[in-house]
Amino acid sequence: MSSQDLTAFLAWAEENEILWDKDAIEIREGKHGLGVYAKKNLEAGFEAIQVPKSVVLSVVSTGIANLLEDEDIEGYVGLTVACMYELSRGSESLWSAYLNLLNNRRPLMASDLSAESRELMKMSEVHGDIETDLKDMREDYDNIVVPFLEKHPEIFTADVKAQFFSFEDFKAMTAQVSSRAMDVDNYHVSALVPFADFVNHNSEPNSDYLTHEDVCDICGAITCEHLDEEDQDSEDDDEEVPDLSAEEAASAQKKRASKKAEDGDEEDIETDDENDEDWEDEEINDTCDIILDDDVKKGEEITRHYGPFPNKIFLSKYGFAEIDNENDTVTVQLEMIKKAAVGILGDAALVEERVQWFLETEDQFIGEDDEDDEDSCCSGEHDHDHEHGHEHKHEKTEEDEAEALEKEDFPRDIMYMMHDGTVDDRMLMLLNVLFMEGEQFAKVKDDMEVATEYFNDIFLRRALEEDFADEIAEADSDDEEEEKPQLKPLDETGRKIRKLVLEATLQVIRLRADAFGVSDKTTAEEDLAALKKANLSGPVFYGGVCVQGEKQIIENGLRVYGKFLAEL
Ligand SMILES: C[S@@+](CC[C@H](N)C(=O)[O-])C[C@H]1O[C@@H](n2cnc3c(N)ncnc32)[C@H](O)[C@@H]1O
Repeated sequence: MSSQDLTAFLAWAEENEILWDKDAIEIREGKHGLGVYAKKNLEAGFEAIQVPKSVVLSVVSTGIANLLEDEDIEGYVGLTVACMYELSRGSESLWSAYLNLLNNRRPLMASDLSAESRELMKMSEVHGDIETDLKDMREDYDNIVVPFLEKHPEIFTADVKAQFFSFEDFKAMTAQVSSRAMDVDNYHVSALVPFADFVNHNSEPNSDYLTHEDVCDICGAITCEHLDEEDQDSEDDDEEVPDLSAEEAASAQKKRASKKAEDGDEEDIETDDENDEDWEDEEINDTCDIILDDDVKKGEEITRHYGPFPNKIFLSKYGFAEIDNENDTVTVQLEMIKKAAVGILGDAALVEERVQWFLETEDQFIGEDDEDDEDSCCSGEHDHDHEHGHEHKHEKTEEDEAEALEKEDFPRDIMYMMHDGTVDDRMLMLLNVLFMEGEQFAKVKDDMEVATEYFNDIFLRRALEEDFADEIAEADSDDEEEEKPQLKPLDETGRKIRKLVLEATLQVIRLRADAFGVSDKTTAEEDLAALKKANLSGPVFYGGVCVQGEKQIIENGLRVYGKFLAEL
């Protein structure tokens, strides 16, 4: 990157009304590429950056918004093609200064590494994720991008395609989009937010990214004539909320998109409507903001948290991973649990019957909140393609909701070990179902109340065991009358089941370690010390962090469950 690129970007940012105090913060090179730094002591609450949504680069603000919409190209592919198109327009594009800066400093991702370097990550789940990313990218390019380009030869001429739209160009822009896109709102969905996207990640951040997410999905405004109409219509009990015609919606969207792309001038947007409605004023303040959570000293970096991702997602999405990442996980295949259970019980038919019952019934035991947590698209346990945004583009019917739920369903055959080595609720429940006595299983099967009580007891025991007791006590501390949770001592049957559950858990963890060739010749701590000494950098180093982190989780699990078993 030349310093002229940054200077040109800053001039562009100023022209386009991105707000920052030049005496207070600056963008400069740091240990993670460009970052945002304090030039003087700043206090918590300080609004460091305000980016008007008129300069957000998204599938609806690009000059080819209508073409992408016609072809139903959305999600990361849509945004990547939009960015490639804007880059190909050179100085004609609203975003040329911004894209020039990015183009000359492409982030190095794990998918850029040679197959040989990627092999080094085989002991981590990230290896499979990266191979999948590469395969998906190729398929998306061949099956979506190429046909789209061919459909519009007047825009994507042979020269333009050769210069800007090769597979390598697509891969490079995918890296930018994957590592920079931020959730904006239900209109822009996931988009590039110039300037705010120079804030690097920290697990203990000092700032937060805030924006108004709930906007009109037709025109993107916080309040507008479409929402007014909707409000008006919803007041009428007998009538359904009428959809604006597709034409009307498209024209509103086009009008706004082209306004943003051409001039980004809020005043012009207001003069489009003859009626002087109050919604027009509010639109002006619709920005994407970086606001300090803590005081920041002169010279310190302003950072935010990118999300509670495990390392495999961090590496494939952003090209880095965190040492001792508290959101890291290790996945366990259902097959491993079945194998361990059959090994202990010697009855494959019983194991199969109980697994099937569990899979068919488990949703009834998971409260709605838990379900939201587990399935929430941004909780990290999924591919980083945030395609879900398009669900917000129209009024949802019940059918849509059901379809969306089905689509976002989590993989039933995968369970998780957490950073501290403990297994997730699903695995704990399943193991108890597998090892409970036949009589107990019959009762649980027959009566949901019995089942719920049984599992509640298991979770409470686990919570207390894992030192969550303090948390529970704190939550109750306002109410002195309330009793602290008490556990019934385990009877002989209870102890026998618990022993089997703990033994099976340890076996599953060992099976998982073997499946990825995780060796116990060295400890995870020793591996980390060796990794730090190895003088590696970029995705190769971070791939090593993924491998080491997963080994640490496995070690933690063996220690925790080994201890519980010994104490039984
Ligand atoms: C949204 S951009 C942030 C700005 C970026 N540093 C730049 O030079 O444009 C995200 C990228 O910054 C880098 N990055 C951010 N936080 C990091 C961290 N904590 N450790 C390592 N790299 C980081 C990674 O390359 C990541 O893909």
